[in-house]
Parts: sequence; structure tokens; C-alpha cells
Amino acid sequence: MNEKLMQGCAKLGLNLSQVQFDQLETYINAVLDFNKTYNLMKADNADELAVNHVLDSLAAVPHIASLIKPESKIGDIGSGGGCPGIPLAVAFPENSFTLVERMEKRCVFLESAVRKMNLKNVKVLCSQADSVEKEIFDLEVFRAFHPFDKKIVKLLFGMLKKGGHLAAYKARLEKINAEMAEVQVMVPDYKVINLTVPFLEDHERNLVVIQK
Ligand SMILES: C[S@@+](CC[C@H](N)C(=O)[O-])C[C@H]1O[C@@H](n2cnc3c(N)ncnc32)[C@H](O)[C@@H]1O
Repeated sequence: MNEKLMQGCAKLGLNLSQVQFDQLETYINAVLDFNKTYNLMKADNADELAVNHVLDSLAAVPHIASLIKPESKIGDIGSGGGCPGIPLAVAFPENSFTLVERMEKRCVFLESAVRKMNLKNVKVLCSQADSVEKEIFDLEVFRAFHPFDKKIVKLLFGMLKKGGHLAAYKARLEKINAEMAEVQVMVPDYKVINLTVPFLEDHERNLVVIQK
């Protein structure tokens, strides 16, 4: 069992079951395996992956919990290697998650990881986000997808139900405020929640929450 992952979840106050820990461990091993032949996610070993990607995704769990109900449908847009969507899907087994990713090779990885993890609440949508059905998600999460600009906000709002939320994993507040100034006409109001990622306490991480 990955010690960093267990300690990090404890620091975040997450009470995961053995099955959930096993799923996360299977995910970490699947990424490391795929990384040998294809540069999927930046991490040299299991600890780095656990901290920089899995715990980074899980750091927002208490805030995500306040935005959803058990029947809420969640989209991870530009899922890449599966973060934050896969760790969140493990943490919220009652919710259905759709991983939207346009690159075929990454989709093949996502499908295979989800199968190995026996993760029943996740679907992979190998598609351009522009082609996704309109107003299907109650919440969209994304990390390192695109900076906010008018085109991206329009795209993200298009897939979101009215009253639904966007939750963007971002870094520096200064950069966030500059991005949000660009889209002020479309997004007059937003919330920035500071996140603490275990073992990365000196890295600035924020969750930007926007309601449609
Ligand atoms: C920098 S990666 C980030 C991956 C992951 N979210 C993470 O944080 O590790 C951005 C991903 O978004 C995908 N992407 C970019 N634009 C997209 C679009 N319009 N529709 C679907 N996927 C897109 C890319 O193929 C890439 O896998």
C-alpha cells in the first residue's frame, strides 16, 4: 500500500475504504506502466504520482461534496491521464462521471485503467468537448485544460445544466484574477477556494468555482 497516499488521505480527512485505496493504487500502477512507453503524466515514481496527481485531485473533495447530490452527473473535461476525474470518481462512488478526452491514445489508457480498477461509475467519452451534448452535466471539473477565455467559458457552459457549477483546479491567485478579468462579462461572480495538497504545502493551489 502506498504510504504517501494513505497519509495524505488522512491529512485531508478522507475516510476511504480498503476497496477505494486498492482502486487508487491500481490507477497509480496503470499510469506508471503506461508512462514506460507513452508520456502520459509527469511522475517518475508512485509517490510523485500519488502526491502531484492523486492527492492534488482529492484535495478538493470537501468542496466538491458541497456542490453535488448523489444523482449529480460530473464531467472531467480534458481528462488526459484521468485527473482529477478518476480520483474523484473513487471518492464519490454514487456519482456518475464522464471523462471527456479528444486524444485516442489517452482514451485507450482511460478505458483500460477504469476496467482494471473495476470503477463502475465512470464512462470515457473520446471526443472533442465541442461535440459533447449540451446541458448534460451538473458539475464540470478540469485541471490544466485551457486558461479561461470567452471561447472556453462558452464551451464549458454549453455542456453544463442551468444552475450547475464549474470547478477549475488552478495555481496562482494572481494568474486566476487576470484570467477572470478577461471573462468578466460572462462570469461576473466566482469563488476562489484555497487548497492544501498534502506534502505540497508550499505550492499555491486553488479551486475556482463558477455557477452557470
Ligand atoms: C494538459 S492535459 C491535462 C490532463 C489532465 N486534466 C491533468 O490535469 O493531468 C489537457 C488535456 O485536455 C485535452 N483537450 C484539450 N482540448 C480539448 C478539447 N477541446 N476536447 C477534449 N479534450 C481536450 C488534451 O488532449 C489533453 O489530454
